[in-house]
Amino acid sequence: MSDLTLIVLCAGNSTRFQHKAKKQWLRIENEPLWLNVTKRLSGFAQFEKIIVTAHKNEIGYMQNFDDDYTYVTGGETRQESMANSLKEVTTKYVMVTDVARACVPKSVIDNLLNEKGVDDCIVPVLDVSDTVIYNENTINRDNVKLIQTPQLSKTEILKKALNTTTEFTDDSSAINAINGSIKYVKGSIKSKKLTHGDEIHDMPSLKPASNNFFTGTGIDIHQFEDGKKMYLGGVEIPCDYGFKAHSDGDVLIHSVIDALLGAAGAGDIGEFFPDTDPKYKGADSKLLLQEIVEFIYNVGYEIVNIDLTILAQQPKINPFKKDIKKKLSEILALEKQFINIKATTGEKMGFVGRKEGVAVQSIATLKYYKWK
Ligand SMILES: Nc1ccn([C@@H]2O[C@H](COP(=O)(O)OP(=O)(O)OP(=O)(O)O)[C@@H](O)[C@H]2O)c(=O)n1
Ligand SMILES: C[C@](O)(CO)[C@H](O)COP(=O)(O)O
Repeated sequence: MSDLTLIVLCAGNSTRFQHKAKKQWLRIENEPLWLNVTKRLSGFAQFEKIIVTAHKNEIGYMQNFDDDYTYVTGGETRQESMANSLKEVTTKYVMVTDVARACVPKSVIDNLLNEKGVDDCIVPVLDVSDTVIYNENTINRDNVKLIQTPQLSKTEILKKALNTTTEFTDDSSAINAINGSIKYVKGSIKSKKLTHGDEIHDMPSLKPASNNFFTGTGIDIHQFEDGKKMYLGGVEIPCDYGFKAHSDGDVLIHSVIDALLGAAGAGDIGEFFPDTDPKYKGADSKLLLQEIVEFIYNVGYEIVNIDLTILAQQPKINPFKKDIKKKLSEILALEKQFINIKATTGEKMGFVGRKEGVAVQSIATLKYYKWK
């Protein structure tokens, strides 16, 4: 039984990182960075509970990776994410780290744990060896400290300190503001925070993403409905019937979405856009695909190719293939040469052959985003 909980904050947007993938989702061989960081830290101390704070769009996906952690939905800011996570903490002490500090060494954790008990917050810091200018004046650099994470706090004090509308950039500043006691210990240059894209190269111990490929299939079927507009692959097909559906019924896009989600191991379209949700009534499927493509890139993948087969006795598909490919190429951010569209009839057999509806089968291949 331990009196310590670990919180790994992973709910950020990586706005300043400016890579195709969010930093928490870069693959270290086959492991997302957030999992790699969490596993490493969990081996450095005895934790009663490990909380992983996830972005609201990613929590469901994160939960697929490891059952041992408690996943909490983060907020709009680091502090909101902290507040949400602290609600799950029942131990006397809590250690909080940014996933962005990807290579924290064990020595830093030991330095924190060696001081546990007296002060309200224990903080790893670095001294500054460069000259420091503040408002154009050179100041005494001995008075300047660079604050890092993980930080070790008394849970109740941290909860109290963060019960405010004032935004703090770290836990120690919040505790300092309520006159809590702070103990500074030796941090490490290895604990550098990954903020801007090029800083990833300052972390040579992180292994590159594996060269694996991932495939997923998708199938969708929709029945015809008279008097509706028909959309296939985001293109309006001139027809006096469309598809019966909760959304705009773009059976092709739905099939591609499932193939992409399948390749990423991220479930299916219904988990992202439930057909019971009024929000998606009549939804433009192009926007749904856009959202999925953004998700696929955010969580560390690149699209290699897609191939799809439209099973339709009617309407004739060939005249629209070119437009559909162009539209898909735009939405997927994928060159046309990597998109293939095939069409076949049902030879007048089955529901396709009887002209009751259309089916589309897709296959998508993904690879990890190469950040190194
Ligand atoms: N709403 C937020 C914002 C940030 N964080 C986490 O707080 C840490 C420090 O944030 P930062 O390094 O700035 O990451 P991002 O917020 O993702 O980056 P940016 O500010 O560039 O968008 C990160 O581990 C980040 O995941 C969080 O959990 N919830
Ligand atoms: C918490 C922190 O890492 C301590 O140095 C830092 O303040 C986080 O800043 P960010 O702007 O949220 O990345």
